[in-house]
Amino acid sequence: MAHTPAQARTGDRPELLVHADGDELSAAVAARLLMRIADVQATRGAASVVLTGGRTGIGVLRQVYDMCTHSAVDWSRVNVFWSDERFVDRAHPERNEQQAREALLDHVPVDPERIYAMEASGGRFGTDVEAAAAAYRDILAAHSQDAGRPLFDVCLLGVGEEGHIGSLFPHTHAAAEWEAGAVGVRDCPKPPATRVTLTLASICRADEVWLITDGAAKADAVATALTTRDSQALPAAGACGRTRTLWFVDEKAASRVEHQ
Ligand SMILES: O=C(O)[C@H](O)[C@@H](O)[C@H](O)[C@H](O)COP(=O)(O)O
Repeated sequence: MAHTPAQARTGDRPELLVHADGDELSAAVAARLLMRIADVQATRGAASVVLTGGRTGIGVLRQVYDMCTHSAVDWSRVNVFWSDERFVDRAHPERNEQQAREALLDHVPVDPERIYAMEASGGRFGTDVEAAAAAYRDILAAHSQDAGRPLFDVCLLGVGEEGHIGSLFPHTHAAAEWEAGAVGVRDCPKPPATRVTLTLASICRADEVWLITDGAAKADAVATALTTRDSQALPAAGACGRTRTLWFVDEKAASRVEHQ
């Protein structure tokens, strides 16, 4: 079962948005993200966004940067979180925070106090990834508002060929965690092996979850995620926003979805 909501959520019905190719896809996601942030800011003041790692997630951030000059987004009122982090040194090029900074965050006037990066290896917890995950749980708890409000406004997620999201891989403890909002991962099949990740418990507290992927290699994961609720076998299937779950894919990634 994907999760146990107290009541039916509209986000339990994923919507599929198919674009011609990866470039069109990331441009569409970037434009929509800028609009969504501006809309949230207009009604609630600040917006909270979860960034993700990988080619697709960072590609979207580059597009956001290219497009943001004329947007209504007030960067000083954007709270930035991460779906997961590679537990490497802070300046390591593989670190998701580092890549997001290079692609976008270093070039827009984000309030440094609102950048909620996951701890790096060699930082205040040394190599203790569990302590780093616990520190992120504290950040999430401090950011939590009343139960009626979502934890995040938009949660971006890339998708792996076997259906992983963040650092939640099929048939792992992390993917089965529905209590703690963030956990450490030590044996991640995608290098680097040690990571910190949000769990489905916190991802599903987003108002909108946006899964973004392209290419034929992702076609099976996309088709299966849209037809199963088994988040242990396919973690992406468990990622549902409270209000919306949007799958942004290109034609190749959508090629095995029936009744598009
Ligand atoms: O840090 C990471 O590696 C990610 O957060 C991971 O979950 C990524 O989003 C997917 O593996 C998709 O990656 P691609 O977009 O490169 O396929």
